[in-house]
Amino acid sequence: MLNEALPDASEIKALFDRIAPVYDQMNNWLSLGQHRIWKQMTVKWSEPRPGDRGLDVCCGSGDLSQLLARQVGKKGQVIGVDFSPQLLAIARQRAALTSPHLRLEFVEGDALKLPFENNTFHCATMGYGLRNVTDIPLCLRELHRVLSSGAKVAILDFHQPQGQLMQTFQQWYLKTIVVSTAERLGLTAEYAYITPSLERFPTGQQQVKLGLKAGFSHAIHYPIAGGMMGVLVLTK
Ligand SMILES: C/C(=C\Cc1cc(O)c2ccccc2c1O)CCC[C@H](C)CCC[C@H](C)CCCC(C)C
Ligand SMILES: C[S@@+](CC[C@H](N)C(=O)[O-])C[C@H]1O[C@@H](n2cnc3c(N)ncnc32)[C@H](O)[C@@H]1O
Repeated sequence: MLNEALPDASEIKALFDRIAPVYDQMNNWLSLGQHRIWKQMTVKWSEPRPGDRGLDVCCGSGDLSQLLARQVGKKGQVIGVDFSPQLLAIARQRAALTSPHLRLEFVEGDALKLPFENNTFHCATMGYGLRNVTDIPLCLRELHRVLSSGAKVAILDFHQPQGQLMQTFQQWYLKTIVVSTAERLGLTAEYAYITPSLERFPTGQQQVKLGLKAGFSHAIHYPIAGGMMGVLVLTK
């Protein structure tokens, strides 16, 4: 059972292994397909160029990895890293079907100890991962370490909207639509975890400060979807 206060890494890994079979479908249904748009915006903000080496951290089923791979093209290369074997298996299956012509690979690894040399990547993305790691400052330092000078990482995640009305809508949607849908799949606790994880997630401006503290030279945060989502863009 998830520890309501602060699930540890093994609990988070187990959670995503459990939801892996329904993860993509649930995201499509529950966001009415909008998550694809949020992810396309995220990739654009990472400023990938043809031939780049790209990294997608906490890649899950590989949505962002695939989008990034299409941007760096056949001369580029993208690596997706995640610690959920079940989601990585889905990422590999999907990539083999939809992007066999692209240099896209998936490795099992920890975002808090990335298995890559310093200054390796020209661009990076991270989608709905920062809120799920157990040490946000360490994760940002790792991202800084593996990026080359001038490279950007775009980090997409849930956010608590500023406005009371949007906050009330988001809380209602998560409780009434998301969790009740998950309930039918026997995944109530897994999806109910989103709300407490959101409540303790730093605000966009707090994330900017954390990014600068991690050593990035520039940091900017873009609220999207009425403030229910947001993208932090950090430049090394
Ligand atoms: C792709 C999305 C969420 C990924 C995701 C992140 C997590 O941390 C999880 C933790 C536990 C279980 C599942 C996840 C998870 O799937 C975003 C879209 C899917 C969301 C579940 C739907 C959230 C919708 C917004 C709150 C409101 C959308 C309004 C609608 C467009 C009218
Ligand atoms: C909500 S999913 C996001 C997946 C994908 N980026 C997307 O946008 O759909 C969060 C992912 O982060 C991974 N994750 C969480 N903590 C991690 C860590 N410390 N190291 C590697 N992966 C981690 C989980 O296994 C899961 O696949």
